[in-house]
Amino acid sequence: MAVIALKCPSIEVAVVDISVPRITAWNSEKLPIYEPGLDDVVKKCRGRNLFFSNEVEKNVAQADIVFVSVNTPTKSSGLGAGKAADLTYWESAARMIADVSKSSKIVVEKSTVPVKTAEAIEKILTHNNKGIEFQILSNPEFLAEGTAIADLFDPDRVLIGGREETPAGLKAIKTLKDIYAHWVPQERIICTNLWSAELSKLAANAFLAQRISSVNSMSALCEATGADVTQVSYSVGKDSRIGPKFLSASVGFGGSCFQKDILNLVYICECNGLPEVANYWKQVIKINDYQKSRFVNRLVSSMFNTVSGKKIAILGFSFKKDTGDTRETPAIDVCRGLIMDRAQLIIYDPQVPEEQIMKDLLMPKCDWDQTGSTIQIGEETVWQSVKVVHNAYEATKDAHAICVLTEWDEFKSLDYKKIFDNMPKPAYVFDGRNIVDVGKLRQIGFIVYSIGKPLDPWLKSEMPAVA
Ligand SMILES: NC(=O)C1=CN([C@@H]2O[C@H](COP(=O)(O)OP(=O)(O)OC[C@H]3O[C@@H](n4cnc5c(N)ncnc54)[C@H](O)[C@@H]3O)[C@@H](O)[C@H]2O)C=CC1
Ligand SMILES: O=C(O)[C@H]1O[C@H](OP(=O)(O)OP(=O)(O)OC[C@H]2O[C@@H](n3ccc(=O)[nH]c3=O)[C@H](O)[C@@H]2O)[C@H](O)[C@@H](O)[C@@H]1O
Repeated sequence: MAVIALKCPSIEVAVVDISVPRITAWNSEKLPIYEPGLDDVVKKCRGRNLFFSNEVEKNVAQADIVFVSVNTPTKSSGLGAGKAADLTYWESAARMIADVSKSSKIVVEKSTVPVKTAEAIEKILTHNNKGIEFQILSNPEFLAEGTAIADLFDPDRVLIGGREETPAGLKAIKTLKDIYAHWVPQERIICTNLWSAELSKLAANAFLAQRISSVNSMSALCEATGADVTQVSYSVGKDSRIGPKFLSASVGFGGSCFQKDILNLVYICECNGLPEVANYWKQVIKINDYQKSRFVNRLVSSMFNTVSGKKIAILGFSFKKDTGDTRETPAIDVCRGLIMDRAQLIIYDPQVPEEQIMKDLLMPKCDWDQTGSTIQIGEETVWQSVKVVHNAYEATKDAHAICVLTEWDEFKSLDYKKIFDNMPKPAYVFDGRNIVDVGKLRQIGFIVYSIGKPLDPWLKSEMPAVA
């Protein structure tokens, strides 16, 4: 919305939220999220044509277009628990729009929603008996965190789905298209029917996550055979039909959307009587869970099968670099796995505050959660096992091993010789993001494990090829 305000000075954008602390932060000097470039955009427009407010109903009543971007998490109980999207927030937003509107509006689905949600929303909005006309559009968002501003300034495509079969539907599509046309070339604005737009978003996230699970599955085979996953991804990605992006092996994908959206897709397939299709996509998540537990097993087995009482430095907690977001970060499962094995963790992340890290590690796992760490860990154990510090040197001092769990640039250029000198021997590095210089670290004296890379001779003798 800030980018729309920046690119379309003639449009007034009011961002409304029921959360008072969030809106207060959006109106303050310190925005509630860390996102490179966002501060600049907000500061340029705030108070001009971009406003943040808790007066949800008043602003909705006055708007011509309402973008609904509320959260759509996975249902945690009841029918479809653990898979279906929880549309409670969406439904209550739609009811509120129906209640407060006095003029016709375009309602835009910005949140990621199950295919056919627009049909339900239409029913809620059109049963208002007020003679007001609502047009529903699906305009899914494809930005990635950490690169959100660049993605929005120069999107691969903008997708708008609407009722192409009616003149009013076509008019609404054109209205939204004209907004994006302020800065997005026409040929990159794709217009489709509602269901194609809704499903394309789920499909795009599923395809992206599938690439990561594919390369991660190869990383296990690389370790077993002596192939190097970086060389394999490079060679595979050189095929122009496959392409080079999104082929970096890792400790697993995280973020608030990939898992939730695939689970949602799986549920939709099951509801449509397509169990084979559902099982196909489920596998993407299973490999992701396998990759996280494989990493923990590698670590424990290479340290003589026990990390009990050993200090492990965790470098990085966010789900990717350049964001402070920890939703579904693989670090949660890896840390919980290590705590289960009674390790002492010293965690450092450049953007994630201590309260957030502790909140994530203390959060009880839901029964339906498929990850390896479903066993509940007592709160006291977490408090006793975790310390959060403010820099990488403090985290690694006296640590038996270092785990790199987020690919923050600063972890590439640390003084690893200094770090090595401050660690008991043998000193280990477990790189879950393939960012350290393995050769250089081995020369210093570290035993290094890097996902999908030929194994350190020490590791080969200490553990089976595939843990
Ligand atoms: N985070 C991301 O990078 C992307 C998110 N999405 C989708 O966007 C949607 C939102 O995601 P996030 O922003 O990450 O979620 P979020 O949970 O950070 O934000 C949702 C906001 O909606 C507010 N809210 C809930 N009900 C409301 C209501 N009735 N009226 C007013 N405000 C209400 C909440 O207070 C919260 O601030 C999800 O469907 C997600 O899948 C899509 C693409 C990228
Ligand atoms: O719907 C959404 O929320 C968004 O989800 C992802 O964006 P995001 O989760 O912010 O970040 P990504 O860059 O996709 O990374 C997701 C996870 O995959 C991991 N990843 C990514 C790429 C790769 O090659 N390997 C890999 O392990 C990242 O480290 C991270 O944990 C999609 O990339 C966006 O297009 C989409 O809009």
